[in-house]
Amino acid sequence: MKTFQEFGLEPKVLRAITEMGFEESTPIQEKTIPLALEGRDLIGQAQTGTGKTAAFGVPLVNKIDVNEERIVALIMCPTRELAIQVAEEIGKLGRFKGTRSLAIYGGQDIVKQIRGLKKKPQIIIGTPGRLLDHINRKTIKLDDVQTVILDEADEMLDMGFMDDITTILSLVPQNRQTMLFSATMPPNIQKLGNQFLTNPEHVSVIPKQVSAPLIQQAYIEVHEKQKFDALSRLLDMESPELAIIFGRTKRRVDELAEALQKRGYSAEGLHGDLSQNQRDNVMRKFRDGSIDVLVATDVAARGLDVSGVTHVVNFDLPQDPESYVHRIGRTGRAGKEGTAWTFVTPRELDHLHFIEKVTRHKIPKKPLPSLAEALEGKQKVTAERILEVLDSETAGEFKGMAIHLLEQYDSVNLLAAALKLLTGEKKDVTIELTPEDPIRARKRRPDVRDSGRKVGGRYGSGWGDRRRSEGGGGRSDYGSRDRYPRRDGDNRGGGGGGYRGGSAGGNRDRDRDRAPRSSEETLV
Ligand SMILES: Nc1ncnc2c1ncn2[C@@H]1O[C@H](COP(=O)(O)OP(=O)(O)OP(=O)(O)O)[C@@H](O)[C@H]1O
Ligand SMILES: [Mg+2]
Repeated sequence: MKTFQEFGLEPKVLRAITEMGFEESTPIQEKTIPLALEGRDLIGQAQTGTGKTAAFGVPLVNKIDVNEERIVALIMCPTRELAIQVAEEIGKLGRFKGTRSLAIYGGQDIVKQIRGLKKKPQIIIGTPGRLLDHINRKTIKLDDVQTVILDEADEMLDMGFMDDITTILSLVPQNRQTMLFSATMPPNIQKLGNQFLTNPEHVSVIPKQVSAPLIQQAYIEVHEKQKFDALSRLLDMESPELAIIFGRTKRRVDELAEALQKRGYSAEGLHGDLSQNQRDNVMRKFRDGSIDVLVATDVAARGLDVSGVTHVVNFDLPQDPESYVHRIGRTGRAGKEGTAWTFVTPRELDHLHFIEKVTRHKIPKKPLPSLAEALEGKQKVTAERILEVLDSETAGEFKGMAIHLLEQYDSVNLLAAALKLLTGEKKDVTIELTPEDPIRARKRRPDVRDSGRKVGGRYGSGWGDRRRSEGGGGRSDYGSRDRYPRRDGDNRGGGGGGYRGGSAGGNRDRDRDRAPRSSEETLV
């Protein structure tokens, strides 16, 4: 791999990269940075956790003129959490050079954002809904934008942001540089590419399988009613450093987070109906390790980079193969290993096989861990905790009592009692989750938008072809409108953050949570 020195970057940008701990470029960075520096339009595809953010961030920050007082670059992201995270990385990259960047997303106080805009940022990182609100209020002007980046471009389409993106891009000068990035490039992305990019270079560093190679994947066949016990056993058996559990609906996430708390796990939920303050708090706690289980809808499936996530659990099978790839990609990032389990009910096995085919990866079946395995896992953690104290030699003041006890009792019995006490017993609470309908492979209707179009080849390693030929479960069963009901007007201005008045709250970018698959399913 190339070092960053070889790209001819400015010393201040290089220094920032070094401070971030990056030594060599990743494959996607090696391929896209030189092209992006040349000003080429790009479609970049690489596995989750392989540094796509810096792949566009480095050349972008390098080319910004710090004396510029206008917005010259725009990065669009599908969710608020991702916009915040990308803004942070751009901020780090531009730290020594002194570039100014600002995150603009729904749910945050718009007045605060306007104050930020007065500081004349050169780079805006935003979610489409709130960006449009600012454009309408004339607090953001795009006339001078020279670079546009769509991170997770396919997801923004899937969420029904096409119209918003079209509107936004119609306000950006034509002779700009445009780049799209994602780990997945489903067929409909071509539409975006054709419409918004000029003679783009397709850069794909996806080898045989689309999911990241460092993730140990497995599925466990369970009945809906066994899922919660299966989850607790897995958590006990493996004691993840940090884990993300994906549920299908907001209701599911709420119930699951509460159930885990009742059983004594340190868990919280994340979904689009929480206020932005709540969302920020949950993410902060997860990032700093004050909670170790994040239960989330697909709002957390894309792009989020939290170091130390060792496990991902698909408590409910995802609807799309893309969602599977992105969800499990929250672990196994930046060269680290990770584990991903997927719960599959017997009726969902077909859909699992569909996901396997599209992602070109056979997911091995694992048995449900036994109670004994779960207990053993927990005991191991307790033992490790004891040994850590032993190593740190901080238990001096307990020695007197230890000697005293050892004079009277058997050492094995004593230690076993201490282990039992420290391991703790599962709180005895009955958990009843509202059952979710199984996800099943569906017949795809012929998709007029896709017909006659060439996909595959250099375009995403045949992923698109595959999907189409499988004839099941693809996303065009539903117009994006049906699946992700747009809530224009609904909730606008809500979501906390102190924004008052006007019709421009922009809560559309909260809608990442899965839309109902059946009329009975509640999404509230
Ligand atoms: N050259 C590098 N060397 C070491 N670490 C890197 C390098 N580039 C990026 N990283 C780190 O790798 C992690 C993943 O990067 P990033 O979030 O950009 O991945 P991604 O490809 O966008 O993944 P996703 O598809 O999930 O969005 C981050 O923590 C980032 O700091
Ligand atoms: Mg990313």
